[in-house]
Amino acid sequence: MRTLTYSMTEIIDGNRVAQSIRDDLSEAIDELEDADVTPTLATVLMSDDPASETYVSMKQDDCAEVGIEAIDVEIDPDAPAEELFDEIDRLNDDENVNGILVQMPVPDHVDKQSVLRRIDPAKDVDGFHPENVGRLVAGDARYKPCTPHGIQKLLEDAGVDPEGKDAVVVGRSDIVGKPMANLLVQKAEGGNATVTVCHSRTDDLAAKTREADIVVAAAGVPEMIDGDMLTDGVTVIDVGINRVDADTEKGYELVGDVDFESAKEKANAITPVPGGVGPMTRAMLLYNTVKATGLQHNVDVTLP
Ligand SMILES: Nc1nc2c(c(=O)[nH]1)N[C@@H](CN(C=O)c1ccc(C(=O)N[C@@H](CCC(=O)O)C(=O)O)cc1)CN2
Repeated sequence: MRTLTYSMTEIIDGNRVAQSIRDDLSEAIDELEDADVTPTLATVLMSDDPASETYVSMKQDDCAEVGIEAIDVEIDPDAPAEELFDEIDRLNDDENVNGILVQMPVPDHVDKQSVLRRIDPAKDVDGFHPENVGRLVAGDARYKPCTPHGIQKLLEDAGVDPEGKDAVVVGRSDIVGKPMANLLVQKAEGGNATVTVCHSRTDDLAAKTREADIVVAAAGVPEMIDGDMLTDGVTVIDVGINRVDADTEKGYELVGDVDFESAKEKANAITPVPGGVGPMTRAMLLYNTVKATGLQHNVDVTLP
């Protein structure tokens, strides 16, 4: 059941949509089990950042829930980069491993591009390897990056078709902004929008966001977009998950890139933080892992 506020703004419930994706993946996982294959994801964490540790632990729990085998690899953040590369090589060579995810960000002394290039593109369930990025841009995606793919699913669930709409993506990261813009502009279902990508050097951001039918906020700046920057009836997707100090049990609270209360007054639909995009990022990782397993074993799996 969708939640509606008094002003009829739809609060898009990412936890509900993610749960339905996890439930719907069971058919594909059964098909793989019938072929004697258990999908297996290796998560690699080279960080002691508490948020990264939380995300990896949640990913492991999600795998357990749906019947994906999870391998948990942890590397000392102070270790030389070679240790991470050797681990990736070992996972690439392991026939039982279908998907490899290196949690980002990696430490400063590790070159991120070298990490992404090292992962076997067939096992790159994040979709960050240049081969997979190229395929996405060419309109022949193998693994869509999890956050933008999850956002496409949220828009679909909310009945928002980007076709013909003006979409503004705020942020140009490799993980969210760039692939999101690409997916929204693609000549394909969930795309066909007119897309503007804004970033830290954009002149008069508010003028751009006010023109938008869909705003995807992925700049990593707490509450940088408020209701004054939006037009009535806009759909707002908030990708920001910022930990800000607060007088709570954990000592922080999670805040999006959007000022939820003022933006809700303008929006026809909006994602909350937490409980919006985050759970979808994790659900689409499971999706990509199941897809990877099917491709590697020539099993034609039924994906949601
Ligand atoms: N290798 C990758 N690294 C990172 C990715 C990625 O897609 N692949 N994305 C982000 C972070 N991220 C995934 O790892 C991620 C962020 C948030 C959530 C999530 O479930 N958030 C919850 C709140 C969780 C909490 O209590 O802190 C929510 O929004 O409801 C999952 C995954 C950077 N790195």
